[in-house]
Amino acid sequence: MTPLEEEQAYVERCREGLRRMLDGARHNVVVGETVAGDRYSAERLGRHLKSLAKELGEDDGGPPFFGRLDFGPAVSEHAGRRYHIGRRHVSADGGCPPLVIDWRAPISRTFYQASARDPRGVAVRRRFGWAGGELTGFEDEHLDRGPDHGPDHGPDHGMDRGADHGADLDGAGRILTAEIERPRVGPMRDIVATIQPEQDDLVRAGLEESLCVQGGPGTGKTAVGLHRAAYLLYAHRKRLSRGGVLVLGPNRAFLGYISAVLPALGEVDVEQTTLDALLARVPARGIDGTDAAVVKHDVRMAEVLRRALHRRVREPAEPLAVADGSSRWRVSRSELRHVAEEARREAMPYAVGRERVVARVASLVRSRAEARGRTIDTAWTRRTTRAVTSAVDAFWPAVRPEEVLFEVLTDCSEAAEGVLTAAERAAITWARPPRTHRSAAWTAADLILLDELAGLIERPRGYGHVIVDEAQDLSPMQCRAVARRSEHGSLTVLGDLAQGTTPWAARDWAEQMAHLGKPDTAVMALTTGFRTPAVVVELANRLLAELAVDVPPSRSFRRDGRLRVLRGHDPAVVTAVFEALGHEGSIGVIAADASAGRLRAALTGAGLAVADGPTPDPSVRISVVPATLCKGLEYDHVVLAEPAEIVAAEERGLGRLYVALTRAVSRLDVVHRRPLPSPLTSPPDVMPTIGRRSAPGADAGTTGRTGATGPSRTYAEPRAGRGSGSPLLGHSAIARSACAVIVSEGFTPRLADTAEPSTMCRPS
Ligand SMILES: Nc1ncnc2c1ncn2[C@@H]1O[C@H](COP(=O)(O)OP(=O)(O)OP(=O)(O)O)[C@@H](O)[C@H]1O
Repeated sequence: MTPLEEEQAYVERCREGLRRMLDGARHNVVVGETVAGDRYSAERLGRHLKSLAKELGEDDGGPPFFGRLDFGPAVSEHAGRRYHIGRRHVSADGGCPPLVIDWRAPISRTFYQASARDPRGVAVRRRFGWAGGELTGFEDEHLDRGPDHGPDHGPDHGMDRGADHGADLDGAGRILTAEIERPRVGPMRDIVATIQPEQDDLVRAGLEESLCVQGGPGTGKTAVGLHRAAYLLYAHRKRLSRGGVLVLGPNRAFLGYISAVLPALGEVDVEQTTLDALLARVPARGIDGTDAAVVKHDVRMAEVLRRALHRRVREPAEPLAVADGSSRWRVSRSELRHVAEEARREAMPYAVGRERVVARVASLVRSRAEARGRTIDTAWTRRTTRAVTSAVDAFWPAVRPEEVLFEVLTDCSEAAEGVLTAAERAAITWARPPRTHRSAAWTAADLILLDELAGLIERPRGYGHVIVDEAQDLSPMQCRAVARRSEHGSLTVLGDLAQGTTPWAARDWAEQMAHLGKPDTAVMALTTGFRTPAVVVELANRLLAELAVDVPPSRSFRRDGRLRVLRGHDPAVVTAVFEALGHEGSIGVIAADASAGRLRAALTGAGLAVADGPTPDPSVRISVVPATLCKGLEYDHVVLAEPAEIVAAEERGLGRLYVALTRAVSRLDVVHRRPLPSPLTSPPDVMPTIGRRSAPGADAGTTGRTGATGPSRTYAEPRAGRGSGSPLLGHSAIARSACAVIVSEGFTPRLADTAEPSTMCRPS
């Protein structure tokens, strides 16, 4: 047998093992129902066994493993051993060592971390190539031969390796490069086979540890967050069984895009939602103007609401007298005041404080009744507590968040005194107050205020771990809503200050982490991008200086890809989409929100099928994406229409453009008629050399101050039929060399020329 045939035979053994595990799990479901000691354990065991059986039953015949580790003789515990690593554990028959080790098991860490410089006892790391569930090849890295020895490409057998990319990240082989550069066709996939060492460090950080990850576009923040959720549930399942793990994303399109990743890793119990959905205790029917929204998201609102709520607690105006047959049990005003003050001092949530006052006053009444020889039974206790509760209502009333917010938005002059300016108070005050809180049209920002009030009244449900994506966009008040839910748990905070687009987006992680309730969290940086080609990253990086945030520029892993800047209007967009259809993969047409409908009509008018929403859909290749919804998403080919309109549409429009520019996996076409935003046309301070190779058959590239471009082509403007690059870009020789010459296909410089390993920084 050849080595490849041996591996293929091993695949069959694994599939047999999986079938055995499924039979066993189904059998256990039947037996489990009868063996458990009590109903509660029977239910829990039953649920566990059923979900295991379901998970195994849903195994889609995909690759049972993606890698193999062969240990050399040096490490005693694993010396001479061989382990296959896969998405899930596969047991062997008859107590033999497992056929496949789960990627999250401690030993699998070596698969991600070992390198030629630090082999960790590994002689050979093997990566497998698969096509349609068939094992088609493998690639070996001989880590015991030192850093200068690149990977051995094993038998190929039709494995799709894409173009020849030469040496890549740390000498990574073709299987890794092909996986990262594969055309995207639908929702996000897991990255277990190719997690990079710095990503693995974040995925496997301890449960107690909160993390803040600043990562440029496409550096794998979302992927890291989702794999961390799966890892934590594996490593700490028992501890997380009560609180669970919550994943918060920016919008529903994003959730649709990521929704398949955790189930593919066998984790179906993670709650994935948006913060808005989590806080939606009532529907949001109203809309705030920007001025009002900015004040409502400001952290000072927490103090305004706290005051408005606690103003409801008053001095008891009269003593309490509970009628009991012929007797009356009294509690004096000063006793009531003392009990209330004590409860206030304990600084507990409002409703808990109220309950404590009721309980203490009821206990005073009870001791008085007992002293007079009264027999106390359950009915007496119930009756007395009812009387005490209605008396306590007079000075510590029960309250709903909506009632308090209704008051604040009607007139906050007292609660906001010395906290908000007169203009700010006016901004949040209803022009025409509704009649009651029931008829109020609450806005999205009001729901955050209602949640703050609900949290002041009663503690919300807490999670064992919360993962927050696009966290730079959260306002201080939204951060507090997250903090309330992770008070006793930990957080993974993922974001990019440069991608902040909300009016309140963070400009500093230390401050944001303080609002999130974990002020001393270290900030880690990811700087190697796995999505966007280098030539596009270089264009996007030109915006960084204008975004007024201190983030390291990201570098791309990808030497392939193409950038074109085309002059034209809607017909040019349609033509670019037709051209894109000639390539494999998803196509996203990103435009200012106001133009998205018009472009959709232009595309469907040209006979093209367009998906209903922005989430990449494998069955309909083209999506039209309003710029405000493109965050977190990616498309193989992006046609970006009229950047100047995207910038002009909102206060942090440049940040929005930065996000939109970095959604492309293989090709980006920027189509514009209006002048391009100036940062795109001016030369960057420092521009890395981008390579000297040219694709066969292309025109010669041009050489600028910063290095050589790739092959160049010009594209005709559809209607006018004139070939043209962007005249604006033409003003600058450097711009011309980087993008006006437009096409940079087939660059394959060594990554080491431009990329640095990810770094770590801490908040100052
Ligand atoms: N180690 C890896 N191996 C293979 N693909 C990877 C790896 N890391 C990231 N990717 C891929 O790169 C793309 C970008 O990843 P992801 O969306 O997680 O980045 P991000 O930092 O959240 O991006 P953004 O901030 O721009 O939304 C995804 O297609 C992801 O699968």
